[in-house]
Amino acid sequence: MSINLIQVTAAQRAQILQQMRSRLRPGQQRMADWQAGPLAISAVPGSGKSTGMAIAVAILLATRSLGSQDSGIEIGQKTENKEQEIGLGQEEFTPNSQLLLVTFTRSAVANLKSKIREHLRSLSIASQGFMVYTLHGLALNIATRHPDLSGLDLNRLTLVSPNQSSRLIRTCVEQWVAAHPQSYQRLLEGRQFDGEETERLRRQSVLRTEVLPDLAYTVIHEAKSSGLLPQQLYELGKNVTRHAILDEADYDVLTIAAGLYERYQTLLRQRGFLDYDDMILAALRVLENSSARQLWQSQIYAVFEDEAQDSSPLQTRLLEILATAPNQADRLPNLVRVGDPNQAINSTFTPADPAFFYEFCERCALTHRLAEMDQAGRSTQAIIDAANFVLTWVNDRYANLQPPIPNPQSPILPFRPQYIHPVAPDDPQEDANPDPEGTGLEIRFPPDIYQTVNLIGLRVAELLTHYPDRRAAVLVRENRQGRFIADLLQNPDFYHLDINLKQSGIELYDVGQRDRHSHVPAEILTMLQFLDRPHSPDYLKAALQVLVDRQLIPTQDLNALVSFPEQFLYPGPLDPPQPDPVRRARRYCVSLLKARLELPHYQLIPFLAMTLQYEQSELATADKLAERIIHQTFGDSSMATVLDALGEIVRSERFEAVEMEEPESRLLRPRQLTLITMHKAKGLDWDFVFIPFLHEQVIPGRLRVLPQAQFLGDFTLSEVARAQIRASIHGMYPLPDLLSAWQRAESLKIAEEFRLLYVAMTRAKRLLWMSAAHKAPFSWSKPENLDDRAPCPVLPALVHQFPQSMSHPSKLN
Ligand SMILES: Nc1ncnc2c1ncn2[C@@H]1O[C@H](COP(=O)(O)OP(=O)(O)OP(=O)(O)O)[C@@H](O)[C@H]1O
Repeated sequence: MSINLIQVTAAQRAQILQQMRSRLRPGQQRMADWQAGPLAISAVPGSGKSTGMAIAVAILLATRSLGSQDSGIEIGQKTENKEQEIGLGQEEFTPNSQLLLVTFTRSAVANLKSKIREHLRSLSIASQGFMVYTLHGLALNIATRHPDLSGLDLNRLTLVSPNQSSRLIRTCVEQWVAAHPQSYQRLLEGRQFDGEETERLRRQSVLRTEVLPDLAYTVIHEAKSSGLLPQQLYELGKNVTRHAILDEADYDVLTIAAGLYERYQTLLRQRGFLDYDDMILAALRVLENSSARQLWQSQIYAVFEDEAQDSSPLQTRLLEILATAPNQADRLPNLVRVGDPNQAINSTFTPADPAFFYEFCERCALTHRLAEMDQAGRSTQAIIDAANFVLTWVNDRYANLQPPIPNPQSPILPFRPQYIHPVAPDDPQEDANPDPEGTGLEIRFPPDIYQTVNLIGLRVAELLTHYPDRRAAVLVRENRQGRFIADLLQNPDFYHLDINLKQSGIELYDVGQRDRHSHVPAEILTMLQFLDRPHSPDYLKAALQVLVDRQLIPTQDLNALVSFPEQFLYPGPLDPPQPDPVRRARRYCVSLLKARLELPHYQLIPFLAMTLQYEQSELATADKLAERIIHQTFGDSSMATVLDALGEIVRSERFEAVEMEEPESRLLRPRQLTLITMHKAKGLDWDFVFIPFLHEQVIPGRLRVLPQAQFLGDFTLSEVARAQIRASIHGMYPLPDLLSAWQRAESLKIAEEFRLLYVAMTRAKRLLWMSAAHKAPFSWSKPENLDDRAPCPVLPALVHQFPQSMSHPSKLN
């Protein structure tokens, strides 16, 4: 593809480059001035990480391709460190070597690429000399270019990403149970077991369908992405301290976990599967070979990583190797890592522990190779003050709650003490640190969650009517809250709201609703598996779970129902009468089974879609799925073939919902109220941000042990194993005993919930509205069951610090 470059003279180019550099904020300039060696950039929200990286990379590429004299930029003019002493000088880079940029998501890759290209075009420089990848994309590229070394041949292997309920994990659990009867028996007996048969069956169901799949899933991911093999996990198990009091309930969690992991690896090999962690491992295998390693290292002269707080140890190792010059293993890598440890919000469900980036920052700080990007132009001062206050308050309050951590390098605070500052008055960002709307921070304590939605509706209507070009969003902790808000706002008369957004010309966009469509194939598969084998406790339970999740039957202990499927589905006259929730569940199941006998196969999917009460676009997705299945099973539409075809679709995730993923702009439309989870909102911003339902029970909340699993003890095996593995990575030997590990897991969860709140708060530009209702539900699957709920403890502290946040602004006109 030929690109028309604007013709500019050398002098003009030098001037543009100088202008570009002068537009950068101090931390961003450090990135642009980088020459060699490691550099950590710890940035605050909205400080311009991606923007800065794109400009810095363009400057760097221009300087490299033109030579520093022609570019008019004196390389490294303001750096405090002495790159030449420890790293490579420019002259040592091979002419074809590239700058490798790595970021977290595919959309971030596309954004970064297009921004860099745009800057290079303005300099009349060809778009070359750099490549942008996601970490997995990069690993795949390396591994598939050397199939002989990586053992990865995509013609033979299928890439899978199994979750807790996938067949692979289930099979691995079943095999482990069969091979380890004694360990399994010990788990089964747990605490207080009198050998009663019904209780034994119930515990079996919980262990086989919940506890062990959860343990397998967590540990496999955690261990693999930390570079641990099953054998090493067995060894770690020997280093765990035993708890002084627990006695019989002190299970050898890591040993059980290692057994599961070992089975899983064997199953993968036997079936020709590989998972995402294997891709990174395969790339590392390639780089163990010295000629392959040198080939890659000579092609890459530096690595820039964005969102570095989200990387796992293995991913970091991959980047470090690539960033090292060939045959120069003793030199420090040319690695620039940009991230915000305070926005690490994946560490409790992925192996990304912010401690690793935090430690990288601290190491770099020792040699003056840490730069802070602490100026941000996004928010008004009142919002910056509130976010900074939360950071300090949480660090003060929770510092002492952390269990002792012997390794001084491990972070002991939920937040890195780094404050957001407004940008300088001459900052080039348009409308930087805008004026607040009203006081900029509004905190409310409505009587209940219905009143909360009413208040949000009124304020949104007022604001978006007055400022039709501005943007607003409600950030929720979970999708069910979004569904609740959408339901009320879409039916204002029914719920007696004082506002009708539609009539005010404001559109509602519930992001969670769109995401739910990707569950359609998996839900249909679950229901069909049940129809195929209704007496399988696993299939029955999975189907019941779908019905509970979709709120079609009451929440109840499903393990009790599935222990005796026949008795549950077709109770005899001598069986004890079923309580109402059980009866309702049974009626649903029996009517589904009846339909199975009466309907031809090809009508089952649309029928199930109706039964699950899918809404319009979910129905369209189900129809598309049914068509695909008919097409794929043409000539043999037996139930077994249908299940195979559907299983393949679900496993490979090769089925998009009818509505394609939309660009970011869809979430940011003016005159629209976007309902989105706090997690999904990361990286985005809106003028007016509403964060309701901030209750202590959720933020910070507690790690929960589900009632059905409490027979094992007051902890979950998966969290204990995760904490012990992490402790090993941080060199904390002997590894913490079961209860200390559980406590560490709890600390991780508390810290992460507060960081999530911080991410949510820092999405707001002009108004941040937060609330906790006096009455709220325990579970959002039953929002109508209201109880007294305490607010998130930081809310009263915020009110105390910023009393004006409680005042009601005068009406807009
Ligand atoms: N040097 C700069 N000059 C002008 N505008 C800038 C500059 N740096 C950043 N910005 C602007 O600041 C805003 C935030 O930038 P960006 O999205 O890159 O921040 P971020 O650090 O990635 O945010 P977050 O941490 O919240 O994900 C953008 O609107 C961007 O255009």
